[in-house]
Amino acid sequence: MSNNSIQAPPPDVVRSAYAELIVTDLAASRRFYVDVLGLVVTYEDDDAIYLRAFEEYLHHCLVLRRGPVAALGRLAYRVRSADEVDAAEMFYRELGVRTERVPAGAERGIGEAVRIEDPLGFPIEFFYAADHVERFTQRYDLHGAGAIARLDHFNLVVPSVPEARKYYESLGFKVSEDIQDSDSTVYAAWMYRKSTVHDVALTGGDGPRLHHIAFATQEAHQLMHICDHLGAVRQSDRIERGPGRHGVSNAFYLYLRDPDGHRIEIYTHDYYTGDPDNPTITWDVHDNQRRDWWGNAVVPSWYSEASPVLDLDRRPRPITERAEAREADVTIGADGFSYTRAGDALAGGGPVGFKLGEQV
Ligand SMILES: O=S(=O)(O)c1ccc(O)c(O)c1
Ligand SMILES: [Fe+2]
Repeated sequence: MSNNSIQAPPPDVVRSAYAELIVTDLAASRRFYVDVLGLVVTYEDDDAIYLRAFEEYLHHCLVLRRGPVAALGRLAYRVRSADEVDAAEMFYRELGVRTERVPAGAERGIGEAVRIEDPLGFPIEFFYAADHVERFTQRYDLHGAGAIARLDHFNLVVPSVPEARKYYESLGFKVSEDIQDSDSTVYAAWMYRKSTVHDVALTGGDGPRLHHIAFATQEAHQLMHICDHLGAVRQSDRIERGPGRHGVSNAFYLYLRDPDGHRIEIYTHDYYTGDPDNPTITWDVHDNQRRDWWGNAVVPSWYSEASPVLDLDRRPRPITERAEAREADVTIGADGFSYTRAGDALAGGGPVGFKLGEQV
């Protein structure tokens, strides 16, 4: 018997476009995102601040909204046309997840949109129309030494990376890199729609939680300036991990924690992934150069801490524990635990194994 139920096509996602973070102290957040990171204020009032980076011309890439509990309010993907907003509504109604159509202006600066609680438990919006504002790409008179160019990606903590990968592949995302072990347990994956390493990254852990929001800069020295600026205002403790060079993505990176503990990554450009046969890179979870190319340890908080996410009624989502092995355990806590090279004195001259971090 033919199956007459034709699966509606997925929306044509262009890129990760904006995030809404709920913050408990708007003034403290403004001091971090505007005074230190230098993001441009498109609009602000007593309840929210709308921010954009220097290469962006849409109304905002980040909304900071005052609220009682620090959490992720929403992640938004831009789709290729107004028709794709309709496609999103059809696709998710057919999928049977909670779907809401909102009018233009439901979010300041954003046109008509569809909001969902996606199959992974995240609050997601698909939009096309948005207000255009001045693009400051070459307003070097306004750029600080730590100028941020644009929003680059979202990193999501999910209990099962393969399940989340399958869902994002159903939206047409492709995998650029992932981290596995010899039993094929998948610890993380990076997936893209725009021609860079990722728009969304999936980190295996208790979820749904937001691991981080990442912004791109043009140059590594801009990350260094942000570190120096934090030192100058005696807030160097906002630096959680890095600066360093990623193995995965090859980007130069810096992780910061904002006044509410939300994790923000600042990340230089990675590499082009736009050809249809772009090969996937798979890293061994025991390769200590996978997350930091020079093998610097990954601090335990980077593996364990993340922001809760809200549902469409602004209630915190319940967390599901990861059932599979956890990367922090498998690499015996922080990194620095690596393969020895065959014949290494550390390996007693024997075959490739991996040394324990406490061994010199
Ligand atoms: O730490 S990893 O090299 O795996 C990494 C690569 C790219 C990212 O955006 C990230 O957050 C983390
Ligand atoms: Fe990242």
